Amino acid sequence: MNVKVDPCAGPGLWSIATAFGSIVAGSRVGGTENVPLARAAGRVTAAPIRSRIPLPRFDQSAMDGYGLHADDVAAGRAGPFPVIGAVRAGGAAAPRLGPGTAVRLLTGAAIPGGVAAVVMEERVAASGGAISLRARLALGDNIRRRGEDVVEGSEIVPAGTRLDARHLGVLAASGCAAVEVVRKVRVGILSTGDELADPGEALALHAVHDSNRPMLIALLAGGSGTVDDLGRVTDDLGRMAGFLAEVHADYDLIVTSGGVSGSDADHSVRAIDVAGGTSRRVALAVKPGKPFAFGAIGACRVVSLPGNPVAAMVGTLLFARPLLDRLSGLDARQPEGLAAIAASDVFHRPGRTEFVPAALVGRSAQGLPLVEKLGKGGSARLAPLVAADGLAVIPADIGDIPAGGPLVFHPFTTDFRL
Ligand SMILES: Nc1nc2c(c(=O)[nH]1)N[C@H]1C(S)=C(S)[C@@H](COP(=O)(O)OP(=O)(O)OC[C@H]3O[C@@H](n4cnc5c(N)ncnc54)[C@H](O)[C@@H]3O)O[C@H]1N2
Ligand code: MOO
Repeated sequence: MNVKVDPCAGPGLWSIATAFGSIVAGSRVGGTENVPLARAAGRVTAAPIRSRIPLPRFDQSAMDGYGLHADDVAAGRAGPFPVIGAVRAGGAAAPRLGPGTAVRLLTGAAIPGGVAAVVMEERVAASGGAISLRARLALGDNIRRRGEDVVEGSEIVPAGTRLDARHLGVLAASGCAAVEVVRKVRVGILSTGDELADPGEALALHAVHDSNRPMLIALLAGGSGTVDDLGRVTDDLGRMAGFLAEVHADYDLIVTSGGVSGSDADHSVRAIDVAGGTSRRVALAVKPGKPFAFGAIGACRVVSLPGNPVAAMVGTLLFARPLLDRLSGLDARQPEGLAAIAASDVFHRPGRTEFVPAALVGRSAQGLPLVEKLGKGGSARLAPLVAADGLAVIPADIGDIPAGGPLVFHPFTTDFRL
């Protein structure tokens, strides 16, 4: 039988792993800045952050209740215990407690000397200014110990961490008002092509809207980079080279789309050479997203993506964004994806690893996510992405996947931060 293979595949294609290793290489950009905690979300820590104080800072009550003396708790006495004082969160600590008495403590109150456990108020009977226990109490019950969460001087956030709400919480708790973060990576996005017009502009006969620029700007925007819209250049080698020569010094990374596949109208790669840099054109075993180039002009890295919109998106998710992460000081890794099951037959010609928009439609009998391919595939069909929950992956070396067959699924949210 004649097995149909991918017509765009052939010898010399780079696997994703090989490409990732070469493209996503280099060290973080130089320079750090000190930013107030309120503006630190999304930024990447430049150095480990330690807490100067223990958390909690002092022994404190975990409940609204009553503190009892160690002797009474150890002996299992039930009372009645006269209540000799009260402490609330932030209030001055009561005097040392003696055996046979109790102290009223609210949640967060400092534990007075002598108190060895706190009984919840629901577990006591109160009468005439005294309480009696209605349940057993053990030493240490309902007391948060000094330093049990964070030991004084210990590392609370490692270097190279993208700060999110979790980190901001512990940093604030430890009194950290500002953090030293890697400076923002300066990214520029450029489209190429005579046929392009911006949305809202009049379309000449056979012109198309530039959909890549807004999409790539959104994909690369985020806490750890500033993204500039560099507009469009026409298919003119001299113009493109001149533009890159003029702007590259203001950027750490320029991402272009279009003009990379090497026809007589494709200048994206040669323009980098003419602008004084170097670039390497490679054919990736990726569908969509085969033509690709990467290089640099001076200290500015340049990634040249294919023009087809889905190919540009896949190239950004797989390589350009991990490179931005790397330049930001993050540990950029290829997402592993989830083991999943095809909900219906998926047609695939061996040769390139294919990424298709797919929706989560349930769980298989084994409890794995069931995913349904959306649309007909192809590198110029954007609409199926809207209803998709992620990208399903069909490896380069296999053919069709029948319904019920295994595949890997990358959720947009977790694997691609969309
Ligand atoms: N003979 C061959 N032709 C093509 C091959 C091949 O191997 N041999 N590869 C195909 C593949 S795969 C891709 S992907 C594209 C990549 O081409 P280029 O990177 O050179 O991109 P262009 O030719 O400039 O454009 C391709 C396509 O995308 C549209 N485009 C470009 N920029 C934008 C934009 N900013 N927004 C929206 N659409 C854009 C453009 O109009 C074209 O339709 O080459 C195949 N051809
Ligand atoms: O790589 Mo192309 O992206 O198959 O269209």
